[in-house]
Amino acid sequence: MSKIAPIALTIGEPGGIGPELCLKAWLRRKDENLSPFCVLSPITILDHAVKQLGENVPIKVVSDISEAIAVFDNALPVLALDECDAIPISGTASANTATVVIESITRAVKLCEDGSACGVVTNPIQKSALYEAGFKHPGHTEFLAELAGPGTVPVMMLANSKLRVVPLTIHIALSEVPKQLTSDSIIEQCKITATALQRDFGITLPRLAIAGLNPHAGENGSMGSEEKTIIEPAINALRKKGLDVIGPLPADTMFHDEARESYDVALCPYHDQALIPVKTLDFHGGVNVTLGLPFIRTSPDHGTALNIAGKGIARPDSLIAALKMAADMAHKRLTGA
Ligand SMILES: NC(=O)c1ccc[n+]([C@@H]2O[C@H](COP(=O)([O-])OP(=O)(O)OC[C@H]3O[C@@H](n4cnc5c(N)ncnc54)[C@H](O)[C@@H]3O)[C@@H](O)[C@H]2O)c1
Ligand SMILES: N[C@H](C(=O)O)[C@H](O)COP(=O)(O)O
Repeated sequence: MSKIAPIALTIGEPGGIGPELCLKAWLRRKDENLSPFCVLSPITILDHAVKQLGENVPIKVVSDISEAIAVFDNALPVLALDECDAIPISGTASANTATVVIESITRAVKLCEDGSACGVVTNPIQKSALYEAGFKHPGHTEFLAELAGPGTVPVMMLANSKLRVVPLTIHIALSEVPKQLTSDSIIEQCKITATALQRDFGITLPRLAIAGLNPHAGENGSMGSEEKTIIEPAINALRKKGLDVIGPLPADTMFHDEARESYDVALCPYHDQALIPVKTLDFHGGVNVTLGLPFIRTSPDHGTALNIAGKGIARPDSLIAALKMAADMAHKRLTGA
C-alpha cells in the first residue's frame, strides 16, 4: 500500500468500549496489516483503559500526527487532548465528558482538511449523553456534514462483505418517515451513493435497489401510496439519468442470499429497514461509512456497548474493518486504483 497519511481515530464515549477498542486494534496491527492510526484523546482515558485491559500497550504522545507513522510499530500514537473535568467511569456515559468527545471529532476533521490525516475513524458516541450536554445533531453523520460546510449532503451507508445498505431517512421517529421521504431526497442520495461506489469501492456501474416503504411495496397502492407518489417517480428520474436502479422492492424479500446478488446497495426508506439486515448478517464485520463528505469517515457499526465496557470482552473486529476501509479508500483516492 502506498504511503498515506495516518488515520485520525476519535475516542468516542469515554465510558463505553471505544478506549478498549483503540488498544485492541493497535495490538492486532501486525496480524491485520493496519495502516498507522493516531488516537485523539486525553491521556488519562487511555492510561486507565490500559490498566483495565492488563495488556502491554505502550502509549506515545505525538505533537504532530505525522509522527504516528514512525511511532506506530512500537507504541500507540496519541494526540493528547485537554483532560476532562470529570473522570470517566466504564459502563456509564456522562454529559460531563461531552466536550472531550466533541473536541476529538472536530480535531480529527481539521486534520483531514489540512491533509495531515487521510481520514477520520470514529469510535461510538452515546447520543443521549451528548444531547444532555446540548449537542444539537442526531449523530456523527449530521455533525460531520456541518463541519464539512454548507451544502454538504451526508449519506449513511453500512457495509459488510454480504450487504451494503443506505437508510434514506436516519434518526427520526417512524411517524415522521412518510413526511420526510421525498423524491428529491431519494434522487440526491442515490446519485451520491452511485458516485461513491464508483470512486471508493471500485464498482464501475453500481446497481441500486430501492425498498418500498409499505408492506409488499404498497401492493399496487392498496397498502399505501408512497411507492407510487414518491419512490417510483424518483426511480424513473434516476433511470433517465442512466443509473441502474430497481424497485420499489418489497423489503421483506430483498435481503435473502439470491436476492442480494441482484444489486450492489439497498436503499431503504427508514433506519431499521436498512440496519436490521446488515447488522444481522454480520454485526462484527460491519462498517458505517459516511458518503458525500469532502473527507473520508468510517466507523464501527456498533454502539458504545456500555453493558460490557471495562470488562475486556469487547470485540475490535468492526473497528478494525472500519480502519481498513478508511485506509483502502484513502489509497484508492491517492492512486486512482
Ligand atoms: N457510530 C456511533 O456513534 C453509534 C452507532 C450505533 C449506536 N450508537 C449509540 O450507542 C449507544 C448504545 O446503542 P445500542 O445499545 O443500541 O447498541 P450497541 O451496539 O452499543 O450494543 C448492542 C449489543 O451488542 C453488543 N456489542 C456492541 N459492540 C460490541 C463489540 N464490539 N463487541 C462485543 N459486543 C458488542 C453490546 O454489548 C450489546 O449487547 C446508543 O447511545 C446509540 O445511539 C452510536
Ligand atoms: N444509525 C447508526 C447505527 O445505528 O449504527 C448509528 O447510530 C450511526 O450514527 P452516526 O451518525 O453517529 O454515525
